[in-house]
Amino acid sequence: MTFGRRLQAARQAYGPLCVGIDPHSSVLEEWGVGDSVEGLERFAEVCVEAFAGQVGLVKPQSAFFERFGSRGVAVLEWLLQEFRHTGTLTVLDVKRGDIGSTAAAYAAAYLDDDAPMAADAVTVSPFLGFGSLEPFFAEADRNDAGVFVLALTSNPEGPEFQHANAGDGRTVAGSVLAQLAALNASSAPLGSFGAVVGATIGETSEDLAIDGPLLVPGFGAQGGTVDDLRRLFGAVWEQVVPSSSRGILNAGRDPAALRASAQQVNAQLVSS
Ligand SMILES: O=C(O)c1cc(=O)[nH]c(=O)n1[C@@H]1O[C@H](COP(=O)(O)O)[C@@H](O)[C@H]1O
Repeated sequence: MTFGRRLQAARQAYGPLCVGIDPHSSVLEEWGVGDSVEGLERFAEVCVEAFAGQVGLVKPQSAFFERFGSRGVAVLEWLLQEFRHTGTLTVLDVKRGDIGSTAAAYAAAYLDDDAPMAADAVTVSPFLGFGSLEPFFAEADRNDAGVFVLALTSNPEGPEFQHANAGDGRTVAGSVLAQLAALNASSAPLGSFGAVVGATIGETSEDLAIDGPLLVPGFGAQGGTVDDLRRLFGAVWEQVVPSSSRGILNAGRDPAALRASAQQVNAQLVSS
């Protein structure tokens, strides 16, 4: 089954929330597991216990694992494998992008079903041109995986590039969104190629109806609220996957408390 359909099913079963798995040093310290590889291992075990088969998606951020070197990457691999076939989809947040031949190697590393670090979807950056992402889309197609392309990011520096004129009457973000919509055109009810749009962008005149999922970080710790989500994404609500990392992980190391925190946010999102 395609990633778009699997995402739609997971969203319906568990709610729209994606839990960001970001082992910041401050989170590891607050959890009392220590900012070390051993602490990272314990953190990962708790996250699997708390969220596998309990939320629709999780989004591990690679940098927080990579900072421990190969042993940290091994923990990330373990975590991704543990979530497989639990009903919870994984979005590996690595924001990759490179010339085509290298992009193909990145795509194989994260989206080939047999790769040690295989995830259900990956985040990519379109800075080398939207066309340079083609190997990611092709690999995703071969493996029923998904790709999320940065479009309107949650950080304040984003508009400098993303609002710039792309030369065809559209902004850079608008061009990314339009090209995603074209890729998803024959994939009803939901395509597998999504956009990243921050909850903190304030307002936008861009067309967010890309027939694919919208991954929405900036919700929670960065200030984005449920009201912001409804205002920005009301028309495309069924495609929205709000993502919160610290906002959920701040519940601490008790798996039941973490799960309850995610369920509470899901309930707010569904009833809003
Ligand atoms: O692609 C992302 O996930 C992402 C895009 C974006 O525009 N803004 C953004 O914050 N993120 C990621 O989303 C997470 C946000 O974490 P919290 O602010 O703790 O919820 C981090 O892993 C960021 O790297």
